[in-house]
Amino acid sequence: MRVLINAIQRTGNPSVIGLDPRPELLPSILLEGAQTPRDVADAYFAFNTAVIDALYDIIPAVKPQIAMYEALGIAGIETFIKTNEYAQSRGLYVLADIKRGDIGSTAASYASHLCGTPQIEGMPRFDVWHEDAVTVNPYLGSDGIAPFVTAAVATNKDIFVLAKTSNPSSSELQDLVIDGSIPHETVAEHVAGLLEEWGESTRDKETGYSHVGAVVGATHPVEGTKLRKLMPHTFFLVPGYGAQGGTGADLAGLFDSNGLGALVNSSRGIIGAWKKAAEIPEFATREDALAFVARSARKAALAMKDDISQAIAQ
Ligand SMILES: O=c1ccn([C@@H]2O[C@H](COP(=O)(O)O)[C@@H](O)[C@H]2O)c(=O)[nH]1
Repeated sequence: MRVLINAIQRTGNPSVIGLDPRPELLPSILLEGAQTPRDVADAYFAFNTAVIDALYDIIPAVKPQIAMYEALGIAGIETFIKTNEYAQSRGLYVLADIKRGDIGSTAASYASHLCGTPQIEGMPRFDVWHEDAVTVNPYLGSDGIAPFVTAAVATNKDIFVLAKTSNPSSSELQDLVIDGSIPHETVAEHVAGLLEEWGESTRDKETGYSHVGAVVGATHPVEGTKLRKLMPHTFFLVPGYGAQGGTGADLAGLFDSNGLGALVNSSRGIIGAWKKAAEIPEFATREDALAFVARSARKAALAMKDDISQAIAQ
């Protein structure tokens, strides 16, 4: 996590902005005349670059959610990759929300998100995705995770594994108490133990954090605080702040005693901030619309930064 931690310390801001474009989050002028998935994907790219340009100096990272891009097929995937590349060129850490998980042999192919195209004699590996970290699903157990850990270590990148997700029905599985566990342990708490184990050999001597992070939702602050104690070497990605109802007050227990250890995500709250403006002007041009999106996103991102600082200072 050293690369991420350096970026957080450089900006003094442990937040990540989700690049989750969807038609309803774009000013309609940007989609005027769109006839094909490629037209929509091009509009997404213009939207994303406007947001990145507005924020790159005050945030450490972006989190593009691949679902929004996959919805457009090949053109969407191209925009996803171009967005990642553009964000990296602006100095941002790109945490791609891809939530992969499969049997070991297939997970090895998914791990190409981090380590590049397959190893073929005489051919270099190509970094086709331009990602610094990915999200991973632990449901298949350690053989589904191991290829990602190997790829992360080899490339000095990171993974964030789902532990306690922000959605309301996460309780259906993640809060189940494991029969016979002493003291009583939920599935999420058991995953916490596995994450410490999976990351152990990858810990950074200086920061103490491993290459294996955890996804812990801001919407479950009590459980999140418990998980923080169970995972002292595991950095948290914290979604659920803002649009899902998580607040600054919910974040306090998710950071470590140095005010580090968590990266708080907001997607709709930042890229859709322009829709919440007291007055939305009629946009004469696409450039006007993008400038308004950018100004609103910056204002919202700065407010989020202040809110998190107050939570850490508590
Ligand atoms: O537990 C989880 C894991 C991932 N997410 C993702 O984060 C963003 C949240 O978007 P908002 O607009 O800020 O609600 C989105 O990409 C989710 O897929 C999550 O919310 N919770």
